Amino acid sequence: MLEELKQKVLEANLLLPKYGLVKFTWGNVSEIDRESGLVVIKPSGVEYDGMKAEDMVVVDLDGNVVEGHYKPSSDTPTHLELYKAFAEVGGIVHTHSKWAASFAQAGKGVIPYGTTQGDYFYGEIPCTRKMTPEEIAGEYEKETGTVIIERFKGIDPMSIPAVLVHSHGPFTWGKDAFDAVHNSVVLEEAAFMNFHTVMLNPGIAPIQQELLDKHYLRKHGKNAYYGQG
Ligand SMILES: O=C(CO)[C@@H](O)[C@H](O)COP(=O)(O)O
Repeated sequence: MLEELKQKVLEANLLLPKYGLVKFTWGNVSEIDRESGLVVIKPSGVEYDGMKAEDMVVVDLDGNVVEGHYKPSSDTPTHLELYKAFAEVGGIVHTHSKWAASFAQAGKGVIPYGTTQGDYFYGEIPCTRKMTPEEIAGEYEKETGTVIIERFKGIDPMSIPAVLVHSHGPFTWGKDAFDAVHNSVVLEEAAFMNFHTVMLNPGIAPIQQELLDKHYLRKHGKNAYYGQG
């Protein structure tokens, strides 16, 4: 079981450079096996070129390395906080993809102006608050998870499977690693299109609720609840 999951997580990680979401060793993808509570994640600082399934690192939800000859991604504590808080999430991605990271650096959420975003995200993709100096000085990566979870109070994480961490970059998630990568690609496209939409029409209003409902319902077979963050 773990060998298959390592292969799957390797393939999902290799999609990040394929879709232009990362440079060098930036970014990371993980997936959880909910039965065992074990998480398979990309090794830290390892080039995507030449990365192998046996290079993936297996950790438990306390962050203990169970298998692996490399250190787990430096963002592992963030992934683990999200797996513990969001029970339906099966896979998580972190990148520094340029358009989504620009919104994160600007402290801006990605407002839905069109159906491309509406198909995948039921509303604005939120940006977290800035982290406090104490959070930064403390268990930084764990606290990054904390501010994401705080931002999603009242929001169903599976209806908006993405977040922009202020001054840092995007995290996305989904039912598994491939679904999370798919959402990372759509987030980057949405950020690019939203920037240019506002440039073309500065006063534009967000997508009509009826159109958002129609597109989200058509793709997901159910409407999502988008509460107040
Ligand atoms: O957020 C960051 C760095 O700011 C990470 O995405 C790193 O770029 C990748 O770290 P590893 O997964 O290689 O430890």
